Amino acid sequence: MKTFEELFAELQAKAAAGTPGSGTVAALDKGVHFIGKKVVEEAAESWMAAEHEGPQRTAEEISQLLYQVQVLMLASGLELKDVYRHL
Ligand SMILES: N=c1c2ncn([C@@H]3O[C@H](COP(=O)(O)OP(=O)(O)OP(=O)(O)O)[C@@H](O)[C@H]3O)c2ncn1[C@@H]1O[C@H](COP(=O)(O)O)[C@@H](O)[C@H]1O
Repeated sequence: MKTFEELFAELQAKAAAGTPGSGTVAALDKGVHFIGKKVVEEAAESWMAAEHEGPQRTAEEISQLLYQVQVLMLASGLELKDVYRHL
């Protein structure tokens, strides 16, 4: 298990290092358009899980949504504090 902040730090490090075999690095190479579609896909799957599949499946889909949102942040040159400022 890891926190939102711990996951972001892990993804930042992998992006900076260009870690071979990292799905995050591969997604960043594909760019904002590809990553944006993944965000929308996971958002829709979270919604469908909440309506039809129960809390456990909803939690799984939301975890994937949070991951994709973090990848979009990296692709946009954003850090956590840039987003937290608006909360
Ligand atoms: N938390 C996640 C995470 N959540 C979702 N995903 C990816 O997001 C995609 C969407 O998940 P789906 O199950 O919907 O995928 P799918 O539709 O079956 O398959 P795709 O065709 O979309 O790949 C998949 O490619 C998952 O691998 C994640 N990929 C990585 N992480 C974590 O990110 C960290 C870095 O991962 P790497 O960069 O791959 O090393 C690690 O700690 C991982 O646990």
